[in-house]
Amino acid sequence: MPEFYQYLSAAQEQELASIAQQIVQPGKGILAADESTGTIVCNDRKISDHISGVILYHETFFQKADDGQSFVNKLKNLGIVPGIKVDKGVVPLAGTDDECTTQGLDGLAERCAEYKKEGAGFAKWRCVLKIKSHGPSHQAMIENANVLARYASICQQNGLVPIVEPEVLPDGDHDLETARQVTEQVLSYTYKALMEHHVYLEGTLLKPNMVTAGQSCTKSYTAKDVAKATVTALQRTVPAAVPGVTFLSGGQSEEDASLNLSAINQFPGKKPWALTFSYGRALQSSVLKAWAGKKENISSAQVELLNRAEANGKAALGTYGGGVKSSAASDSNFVAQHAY
Ligand SMILES: O=P(O)(O)OC[C@@]1(O)O[C@H](CO)[C@@H](O)[C@@H]1O
Repeated sequence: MPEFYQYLSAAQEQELASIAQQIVQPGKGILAADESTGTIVCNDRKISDHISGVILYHETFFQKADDGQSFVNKLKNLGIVPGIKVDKGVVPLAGTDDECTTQGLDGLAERCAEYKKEGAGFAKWRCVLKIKSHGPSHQAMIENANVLARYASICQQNGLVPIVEPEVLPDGDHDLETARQVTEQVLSYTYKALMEHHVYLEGTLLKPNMVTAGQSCTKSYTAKDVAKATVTALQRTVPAAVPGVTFLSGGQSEEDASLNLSAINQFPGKKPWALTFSYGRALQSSVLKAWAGKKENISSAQVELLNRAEANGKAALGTYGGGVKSSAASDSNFVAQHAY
C-alpha cells in the first residue's frame, strides 16, 4: 500500500477552496496592480461588481491611502480579496538560450504567514517561458513547473490561495498552432509538478496566457480562433478540479483582451472552470493615461477603471460585444521580453 502523509487538514482545504471560489464568482475577476503604484484604488463600491481580487506588491500591501486607511482594509471593506505578489523576479537560467526561472522561495513561508496575518487571501508568482526554434527547453519547463509547485505548496500551508502563472510570452513570429502546442506542453509540465507536490487543486487558480499568435506573426486570427486554441489547450491539460482560470493580458490591447475573453466564454464545449481575467496592462493603460500622475485627474481615471472592469466583467460572462469607451482601448500594450 502506498503511504500518504497529511498535506492539509480538512479545515485548511475548505478555507482555500472558499477563497478561490470567492475570487471566481460569475462576472468577476482580478485587477493585477502588482506592477504600478496604487493603481488608484477606487472607493466606488461599483468596482466590486466586477473585481473580486486585487494583487498588490509588498510596498503597497503595507501602505495607507490618503484617508489613513490601509489599502488592504479598503479592499476588504469593498468585499474584494487582497492578494500579494510573492515572487522576487525573473532570473536567467544558465545553460539555456536566454531562458529564465523565477526566484523567491527563500523565506517564502515566513512572508506568506505574515501576509496572511495582515489580511491577504491569495498570492501570485509568475514564471516566464519563451517560444524559440528550440524552446522552451525541457530544462526551462521542468524548472519553472517545479518552482511553481513549491511556491503553491508553501502558500497553501500558510492559508493563501496560490495563483499559478506560467506565462508563455507572445514575443516571436510563431503562428497560433505553435502557441497552442507550446502552451499545452507548459501546462502539462505544470500540473504534473503540482500533483507531485500534492498541491490541493481546488484551492488554486491558474493564470495562463491566452493562446495568441506571436506578436510579429504575419497571419491574422479572429477572437474565435483565439478562443478555440485557448479552450482546446486548457481542455487538454487543466484538471477539472481547478476552480478557475484567470488570464493575464500579455500585451494585448484593452479591447482585444476583453473581446478575446468574451469569445473564450462563448466558445462551445467542455469548460469545467470559471474563465475570467487577472489583467495588469489591459485594466490599467486607460487609467494611467487619464491619471497622468495628477490629483485633479483621479476621478476621470476612476471612471476609466470602472468602464474597463465592467467590460471585462461582461467578458467573463461571454456577453461583451465591444465598444466600451476608454482612452487607450486599442493601444498596444506589448512590451518586448516582458520579464518584470
Ligand atoms: O500581462 P499583464 O496582464 O499586463 O500582467 C500580468 C502580470 O502577471 O504580469 C505582470 C508582470 O509580472 C504583473 O504585474 C501582472 O500581474
